[in-house]
Amino acid sequence: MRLTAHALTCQRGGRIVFAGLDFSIAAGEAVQVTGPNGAGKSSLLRLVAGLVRIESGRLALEGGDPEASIGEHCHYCGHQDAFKGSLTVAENLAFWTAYLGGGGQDPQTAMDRLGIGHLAALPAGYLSAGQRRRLALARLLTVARPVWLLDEPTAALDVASQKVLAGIMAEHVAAGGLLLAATHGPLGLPTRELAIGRAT
Ligand SMILES: Nc1ncnc2c1ncn2[C@@H]1O[C@H](COP(=O)(O)OP(=O)(O)OP(=O)(O)O)[C@@H](O)[C@H]1O
Repeated sequence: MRLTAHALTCQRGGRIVFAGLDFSIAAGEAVQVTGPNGAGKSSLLRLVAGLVRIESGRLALEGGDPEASIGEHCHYCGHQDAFKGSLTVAENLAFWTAYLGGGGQDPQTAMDRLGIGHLAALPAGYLSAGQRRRLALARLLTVARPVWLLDEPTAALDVASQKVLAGIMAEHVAAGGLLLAATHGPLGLPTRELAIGRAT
């Protein structure tokens, strides 16, 4: 599988955020999108996920399911966690796992891996910022998708959880997955850098 962008241009709010962006990510590769605030890192991930329109240029995914969109091959973990505060941690994960098609690990195994297994019965509204982030990341394990788009995935995570996440990302890449992560800091695994844009 390979994700290729050719002369990709992104416009938001009537302004060009980045233009003429070329890159290629192969199966088993981890790419770190870097750039100053406002450079368009989040916009790029949202664009690949199909949540922002491509202004011009081309994005292609070779080797995927021809019946599915590129976005349907992707896990997109952005800044906002769409959880219902009154539902428990387990219920929120069950909802997203079913909604996104499942096919991955058992939810309890995923919660245990991310260190939130003991919080399964707690309403998600009571979670700390780091615990919410870990719940958001649990769907990476419960739903099998080849392309992971992670926006500042280590935000709010303590050092131990950052290491757990690094292990999860490394396993995904070792299994032939693709990873595109926007971050200002190290991810804890070998990555190639894709530096974009200028602050706007
Ligand atoms: N919905 C929107 N409407 C208009 N402009 C937007 C919208 N979303 C983002 N932008 C603008 O697009 C530009 C790129 O934003 P983006 O969030 O992609 O940057 P970033 O590189 O991820 O920044 P940061 O490092 O601060 O997270 C910014 O100038 C931002 O103001």
